[in-house]
Amino acid sequence: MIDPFSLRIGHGFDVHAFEPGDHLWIGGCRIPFERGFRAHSDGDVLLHAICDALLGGAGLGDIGRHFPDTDPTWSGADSRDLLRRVVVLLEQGGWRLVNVDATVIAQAPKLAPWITPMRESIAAAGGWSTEQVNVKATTSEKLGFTGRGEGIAAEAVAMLARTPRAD
Ligand SMILES: Nc1ccn([C@@H]2O[C@H](COP(=O)(O)O)[C@@H](O)[C@H]2O)c(=O)n1
Ligand SMILES: C[C@@]1(CO)OP(=O)(O)OP(=O)(O)OC[C@H]1O
Repeated sequence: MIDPFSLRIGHGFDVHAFEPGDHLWIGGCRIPFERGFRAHSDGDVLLHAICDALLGGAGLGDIGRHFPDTDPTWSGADSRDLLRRVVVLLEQGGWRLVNVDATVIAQAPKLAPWITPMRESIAAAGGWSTEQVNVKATTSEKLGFTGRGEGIAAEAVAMLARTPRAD
């Protein structure tokens, strides 16, 4: 029987606007593109949504609380490193990932060729198997800020499990 107190879900959402540049970091992959992300870190919108889903599930707040965008430590940060740090926080609370499912909302670039590399990169950074990580992409049918090509959004949900304490 599933103990409801040993399972939690978390949700994450993030947006980054474009600025001049020649690549995007999404899901731990460097994707050549005609724009870059405006951000304090590398702007990896998908990893940020996943970090927030993990932190949310564990009741640990959000990414900005742990890695403030006012702190120069995180300037240009590799978001795979932020994810590793989030996983350590989860482990300290006894939480481990069951699975994460995420959606990137982008009119462009075409992300289908990057889905498998993103799953592999996210899984490697989190210390998970690729099967625990699902990534999807959708356009917003040219509607809204993503549809106008002003930026990219990502959403993620994560399920966490806590092993019962021995004592
Ligand atoms: N940036 C994107 C957006 C979508 N895809 C793939 O295209 C499929 C259809 O997208 P719709 O927005 O028309 O539903 C979607 O299911 C993705 O497989 C993509 O590769 N990159
Ligand atoms: C990742 C952090 C790191 O300072 O900054 P940004 O790259 O600006 O990303 P955002 O999702 O806007 O805020 C979260 C911050 O923790």
